[in-house]
Amino acid sequence: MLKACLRSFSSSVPKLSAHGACARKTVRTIQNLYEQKIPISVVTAWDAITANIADEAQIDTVLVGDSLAMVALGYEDTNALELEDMVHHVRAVNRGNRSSLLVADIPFGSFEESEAQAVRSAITLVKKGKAQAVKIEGGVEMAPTIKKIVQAGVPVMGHIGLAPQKHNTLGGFRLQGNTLQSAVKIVEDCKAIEEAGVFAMVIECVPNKLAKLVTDSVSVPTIGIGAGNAVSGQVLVTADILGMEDKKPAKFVKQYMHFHGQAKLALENYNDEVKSGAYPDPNHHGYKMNSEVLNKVKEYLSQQDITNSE
Ligand SMILES: Nc1nc(=O)c2c([nH]1)NC[C@@H]1CN(c3ccc(C(=O)N[C@@H](CCC(=O)O)C(=O)O)cc3)CN21
Ligand SMILES: CC(C)C(=O)C(=O)O
Ligand SMILES: [Mg+2]
Repeated sequence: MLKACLRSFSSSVPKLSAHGACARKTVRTIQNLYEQKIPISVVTAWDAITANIADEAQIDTVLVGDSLAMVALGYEDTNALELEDMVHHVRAVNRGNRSSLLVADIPFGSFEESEAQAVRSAITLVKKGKAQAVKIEGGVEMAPTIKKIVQAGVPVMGHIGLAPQKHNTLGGFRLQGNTLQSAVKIVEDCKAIEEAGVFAMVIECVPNKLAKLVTDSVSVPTIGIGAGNAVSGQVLVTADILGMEDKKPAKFVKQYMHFHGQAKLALENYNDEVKSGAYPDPNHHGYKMNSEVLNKVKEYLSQQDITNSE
């Protein structure tokens, strides 16, 4: 951990706290990276084991994304996820990661009714989940809500372009901003949420040049996913980076490994060895018993009536 802290000290990010551990990154760290024009790395994680890998890899921000509904929980979209589900997962991520800024998606249905509902949900994610910030999908229409959450003391990351929670309205998970009208709307959305006080914004599935236009016209970091590299940072779902799903990924996904295929081979191998008795082999038998104790146990049992005959 210490070594990891020092290794990236040149980027002036991780600091050592009084007890020697890496201090957790904050929204200020993200602001500093942006000012220094250092690209910001964000991954989505939903559990302690994945969050810990992100920690050791020195990822700047871990987003507990509602994509967990589609990938980890097997739903068709992100809309079934409840606020309590999100709290549960943020807590797990928190336990597995000590260094990244932790941001939680506000689930569909827990913020749209009123500003009060949205503030309450954001505060729940901070209070019960220990999230440091929340992410909320929406543009102009969400700006007053975002303002309220920020005023309540919860930093907000915006989310513009493809808003997966609105896939029923959009007609699928599709590229956004490729017409005059929708491109202008996206720029207006970005300006509105910037004005409302977001500390950063995700820009999803828009043409590279539109993402650049937005990035050049706002003064907070833009975190792209399917938005090219003229943005301030990138976000991907860790399961996509690792190739955990056995399906064709979205165009913007780079699979840095093919976990699914390798994991399948490993389990097939295990299955075969259990069936054949090859596992456990002598190297994995483990626990030996003291022969004197064993003999005493046998002797004891032979003297007892161990049938259930009361
Ligand atoms: N595993 C996973 N990764 C994600 O990035 C992700 C999720 N799940 N779930 C929530 C949202 C949904 N997202 C998605 C889902 C599908 C496409 C997709 O299939 N896009 C098409 C583009 C189609 C077009 O050209 O309009 C593609 O082929 O890339 C994109 C983003 C991004 N998020
Ligand atoms: C893909 C990212 C931006 C997200 O919102 C999620 O993982 O839910
Ligand atoms: Mg999401």
